[in-house]
Amino acid sequence: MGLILQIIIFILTIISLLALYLVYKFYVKPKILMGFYEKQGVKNLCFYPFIGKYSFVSRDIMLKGDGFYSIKDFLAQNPGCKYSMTNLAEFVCIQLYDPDIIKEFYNCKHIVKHKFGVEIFQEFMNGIVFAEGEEHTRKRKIISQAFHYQLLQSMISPLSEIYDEFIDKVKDKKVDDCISMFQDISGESVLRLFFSKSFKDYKYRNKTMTETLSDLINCAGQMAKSTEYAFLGKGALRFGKLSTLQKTTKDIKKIFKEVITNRIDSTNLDDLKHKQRKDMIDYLIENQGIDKIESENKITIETIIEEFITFYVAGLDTTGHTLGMAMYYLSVYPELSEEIKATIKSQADLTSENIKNMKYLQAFVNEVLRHYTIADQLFMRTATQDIQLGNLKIKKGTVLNVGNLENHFDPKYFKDPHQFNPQRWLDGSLDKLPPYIFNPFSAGKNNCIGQHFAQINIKIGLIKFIQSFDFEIDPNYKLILTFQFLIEPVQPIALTFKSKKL
Ligand code: HEM
Repeated sequence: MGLILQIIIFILTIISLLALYLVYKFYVKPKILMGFYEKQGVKNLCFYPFIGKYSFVSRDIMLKGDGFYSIKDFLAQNPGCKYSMTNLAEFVCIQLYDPDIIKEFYNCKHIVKHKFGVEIFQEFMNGIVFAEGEEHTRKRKIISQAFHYQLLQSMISPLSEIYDEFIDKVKDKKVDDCISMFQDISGESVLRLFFSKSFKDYKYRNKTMTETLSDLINCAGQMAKSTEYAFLGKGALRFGKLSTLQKTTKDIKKIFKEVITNRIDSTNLDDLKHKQRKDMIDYLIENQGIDKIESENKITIETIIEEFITFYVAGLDTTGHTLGMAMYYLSVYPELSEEIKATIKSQADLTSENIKNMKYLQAFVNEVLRHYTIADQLFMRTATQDIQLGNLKIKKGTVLNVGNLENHFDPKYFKDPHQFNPQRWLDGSLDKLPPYIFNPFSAGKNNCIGQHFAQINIKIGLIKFIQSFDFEIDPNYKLILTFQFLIEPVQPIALTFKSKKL
């Protein structure tokens, strides 16, 4: 009896200690830190466990029909606010709004990407997006040298071809989830950016390469969002989906390695110089950046594969959602299609110069990126030591991010911010917009390396679809946005693509 009692007391002690530890970790510690920031004038948004400022989303969907109502309205209610804070699990997270402080944030070398959630994605991609310091600078330099203006120029025809293929498929049809269709297009375009048509007829376990890669992304996304992961970390996933993800990743990396090796072996550098329509692998070979040993100017085949998968993941959802939402806006405001068509007419061929000169098209894309704000936040960042941004003293371990959505709806900068109005980018009202307020592709050393490709891709997509179709949306469809990894519609956007009458 005495022994059983001792065991029970022991177990109860362990449970109490664990409970005390959890209360300390998730409540007391962040509360103390928030007190430190409150004294410095940081506005306390809320203290809800785990999801920080997105705690408001479900409530706002129910009460306001817009999951981001509070976030969008924040600076109208708190004019001039420079920073606010919430808690994210055990961390305190500060959102920055002031352009000067955002600039310091981007330039501070003691702020790095946070590990949480990212480690699952690192299982199948470990490219520049997760590299820091010198390693990041070195790899980014080699990739940038290959990913230049000529490559973008030579992508115009392949991108047009991809859109033509999809336009044929959806002619006079209803597409139930048009974001998903544009994700397929974006995936295909990144595949061709690197490998031209090498994978056109290729199947892995009866699926195309783009389908296989998209499955991997979904699988990693589900794991990163799972409760097991939130409470127990990566170890809890080891014997389930994680091992399937690791196996598939190993298989497809082997396939990519074979394709790149064959390409290197069969390439004659003199012929390559005169090759029309070079892809990323061609430019990397031509720049002599590929070697068995990585050095200042050379990367290995393994690194290229990591970068390709990183580009694929970074380009798929972002471009797919932006294009899908652009089509949504066009279906709701059909008169905007007419404005864009007028700009297109004035430029005969699809060259990058002509596309750049389509001013209204650029204004429309900017307004989609502002009003929709696909990437409200960056990957979470953390301070690796005590730092100071502006007058704000920041403790090591604090999570930091930029409040893009708040800034995109700040009436100080954008008049009638809730109105979707491309004209605001042309009427001079934004001429004095401070830097760091509208940076849909981020800024600083980690800014989006694919931004010019993304812009040209989105614009070709818009031109091709607007020239071919009128878009019809169910008149009862109500757009409600929520937060997944990006800002996304709760209900898929279904559109009918009606051929234009000649
Ligand atoms: C509308 C489309 C896109 C948007 C809005 C977008 C936005 C962004 C943002 C905000 C970042 C910074 C993330 C952070 O630092 O936490 C980023 C980084 C990045 N993006 Fe994009 N992106 C888009 C399309 C693309 C495409 C098409 C590609 C590739 C073809 C791409 C490749 C990358 C890569 C590799 C990084 C990491 C750069 C680095 O850390 O050095 N993105 N993007």
